[in-house]
Amino acid sequence: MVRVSAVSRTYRLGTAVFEALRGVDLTAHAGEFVAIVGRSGSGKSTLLNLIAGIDRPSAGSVVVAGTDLGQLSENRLAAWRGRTVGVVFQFFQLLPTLTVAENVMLPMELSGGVPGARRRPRALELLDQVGIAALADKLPSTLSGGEQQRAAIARALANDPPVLVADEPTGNLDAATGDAVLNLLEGLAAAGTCVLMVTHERDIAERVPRTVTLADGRVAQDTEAVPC
Ligand SMILES: Nc1ncnc2c1ncn2[C@@H]1O[C@H](COP(=O)(O)OP(=O)(O)OP(=O)(O)O)[C@@H](O)[C@H]1O
Repeated sequence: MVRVSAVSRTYRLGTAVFEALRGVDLTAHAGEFVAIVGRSGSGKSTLLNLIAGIDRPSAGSVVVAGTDLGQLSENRLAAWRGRTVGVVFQFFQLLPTLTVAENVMLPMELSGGVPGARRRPRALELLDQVGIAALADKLPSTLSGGEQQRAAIARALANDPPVLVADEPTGNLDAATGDAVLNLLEGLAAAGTCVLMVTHERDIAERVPRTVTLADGRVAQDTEAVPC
């Protein structure tokens, strides 16, 4: 479902060149739940952004759900992203002036992938799936952090993406709420979604079946790697 091959990402700051990722290989399948861990600055978010098509590599290839992202123009990449990858952030990033249900409907409208009459029913189904259907018509600011993250996960699932990437989704939540969000992500993987999650929380990473550790822009350890 996700194949990252020999990927590097270089940032140029004036004359200085900084390599955030250096020759990363990573494959993840449908139904797999992968935690990406490593010290601050090791390249975790950079890698996730490349898989989500938010950013492009300086070298190497990223193939997601059979599409080589390097072959897509900016416009096609944006359209592809909306349909194929759900993204969850640490600080939820819900639009404050839209209700929870409207936030979940927005990606359906942008992609055009869900007919108009189906959007609200689908949003309500997704909100039910994440346990907050009763909050559908509230504004995000009236929800707790855990409820906002559930809403953000429902929004990420709006177009039924085969891949979900989550950057520190529990980083802004207390332990019990973080646990509940992790349960949700586990359930999605069990239902066939390929879930890739960046986390710096050891107890969260320990619950995930596979852990990929980045160090200085390289894969230092992959608990699934087959020994030679
Ligand atoms: N737009 C950018 N311009 C220049 N350098 C950048 C840019 N984005 C990231 N970097 C650098 O690339 C390196 C990797 O950043 P990245 O955000 O991927 O790390 P991370 O492992 O997710 O860190 P953290 O755990 O602190 O979020 C860091 O040294 C960062 O400063």
